[in-house]
Amino acid sequence: MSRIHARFHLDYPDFSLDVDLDLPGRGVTALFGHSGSGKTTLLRLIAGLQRARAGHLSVNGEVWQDGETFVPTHQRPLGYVFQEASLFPHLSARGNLAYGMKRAGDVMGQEALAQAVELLGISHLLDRRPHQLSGGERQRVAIARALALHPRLLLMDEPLAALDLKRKQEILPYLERLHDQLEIPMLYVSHSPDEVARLADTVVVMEQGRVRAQGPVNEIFSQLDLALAQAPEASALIEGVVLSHDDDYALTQLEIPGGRLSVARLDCDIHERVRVRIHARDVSLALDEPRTSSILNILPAVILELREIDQGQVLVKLCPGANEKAPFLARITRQSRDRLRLYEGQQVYAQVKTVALMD
Ligand SMILES: Nc1ncnc2c1ncn2[C@@H]1O[C@H](COP(=O)(O)OP(=O)(O)OP(=O)(O)O)[C@@H](O)[C@H]1O
Repeated sequence: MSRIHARFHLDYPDFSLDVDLDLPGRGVTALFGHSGSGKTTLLRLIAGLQRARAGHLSVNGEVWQDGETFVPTHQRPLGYVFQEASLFPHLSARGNLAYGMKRAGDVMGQEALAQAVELLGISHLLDRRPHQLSGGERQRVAIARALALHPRLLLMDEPLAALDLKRKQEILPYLERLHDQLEIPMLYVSHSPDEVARLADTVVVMEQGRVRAQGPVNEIFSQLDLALAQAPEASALIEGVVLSHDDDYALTQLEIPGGRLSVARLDCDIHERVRVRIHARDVSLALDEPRTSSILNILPAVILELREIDQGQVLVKLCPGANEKAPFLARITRQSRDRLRLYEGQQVYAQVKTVALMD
């Protein structure tokens, strides 16, 4: 089976890293955690840029490190994309792509290069020098350069961190395309719950050099004791199936585990699978079924868990129709919790103000 197994122990004077990870060999795994939790160190260990005293690394059946073996970085078939695109300023985008391939001695790369250029939408930028590109465009060239080497693993260390919001929004659709079309696994370091929600299949939460939690993105997002659920932009990711369209009201009905949701008319076929995102701040709770609300989505749900977080706020984990497969979150005030006397196991009505489509 295709897996990535990474076990490392490393000691710095003021920091130690100790991880034992078994990750899917396909799709995007996000490494999420506070600054200094060890995400970059882990990526560098996987790239072979750092050597752990004790370690084992195998990527889809190939051993890159164990007791006897240590494949040096330049012989590992991987692509590495950093926060800032490190392009040569005197070469055009085309020259930068060609230089990377020449260095890797890649003779079969023309096809991979053409594919990477297509995937990142940079064919019209190839004759420009780095200073004639925006930050987001430079980063797209850097990603294409990594892909043109035909890697078997793509490592990305906060590739959007140096970009402003507008540039981030520009480049995210390209990363989503990579997610959909790349056959190789991608490890993606990020601080941003939004990026993780849009790109990741699996999430590893790092804390002080250890793995605090690991699992499918929707499970990790709804774990109330983790930073992702407690962040202001906390949300749940739910898989739905298109049930019907109502052209009169320009609405589409989705079936989700335990309930139904109405969303603005989607251009999708009946039975098509879609992923939606519900922000915790967009969900409010009522004890009786609200009959006079303008909110379209009112779901009977059961409270699974309540947790007080800071600033007088309480997170509530709910499952629609008592189906625990698709939990979502509500963020309410402590005062509301006390006024409604909410408790675990209680039946409530969740009013969902906004449902965003993910793909
Ligand atoms: N070469 C080194 N020598 C000593 N300590 C180091 C070295 N590299 C990193 N560290 C320490 O290891 C810890 C983890 O650093 P790392 O860069 O992996 O964190 P991170 O989670 O990627 O942080 P950020 O999100 O800020 O990039 C930090 O405390 C850092 O100071």
